[in-house]
Amino acid sequence: MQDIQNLDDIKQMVNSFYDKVRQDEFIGPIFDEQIQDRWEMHLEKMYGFWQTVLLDIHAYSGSPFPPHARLPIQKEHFDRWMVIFTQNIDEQFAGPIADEAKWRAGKMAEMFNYKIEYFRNANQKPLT
Ligand code: HEM
Repeated sequence: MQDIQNLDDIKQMVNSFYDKVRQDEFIGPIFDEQIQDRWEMHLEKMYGFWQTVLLDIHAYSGSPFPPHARLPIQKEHFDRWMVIFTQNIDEQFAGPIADEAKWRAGKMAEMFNYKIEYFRNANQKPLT
């Protein structure tokens, strides 16, 4: 099995991942609800994001966290996201870059979840 090597591989990884995500009854509806008819734009953005992370080509310059801050998601959703992401890579790619993709995704899922929990708890505190 080959490693992730170029933009075509990134597109293959991203497209197949979001195909599976959209079919998943637990997290699929959360994406569709938010993205609606902007899927093409989302996929383009994600090609750029993963190119930047994995191939060192600066094709993304956004802030990954803010769009997630108000989504109705918690640890169980990130866990499902990670299972689909990991399986999807392992089905098609193997090597250091494929490993890096799984590692980075895991770290970001952890950080997103931590921030979401932190803000949720902070907002629940009484003001006094
Ligand atoms: C269950 C977990 C997750 C859900 C439901 C989710 C959902 C979404 C949605 C709906 C958007 C598009 C926002 C919009 O354009 O309206 C988005 C953007 C994005 N997501 Fe996630 N996401 C999840 C986990 C992750 C993880 C673990 C990563 C780490 C790789 C990630 C990386 C990104 C990035 C980079 C963007 C683009 C941000 C930008 O607009 O610049 N997401 N996500």
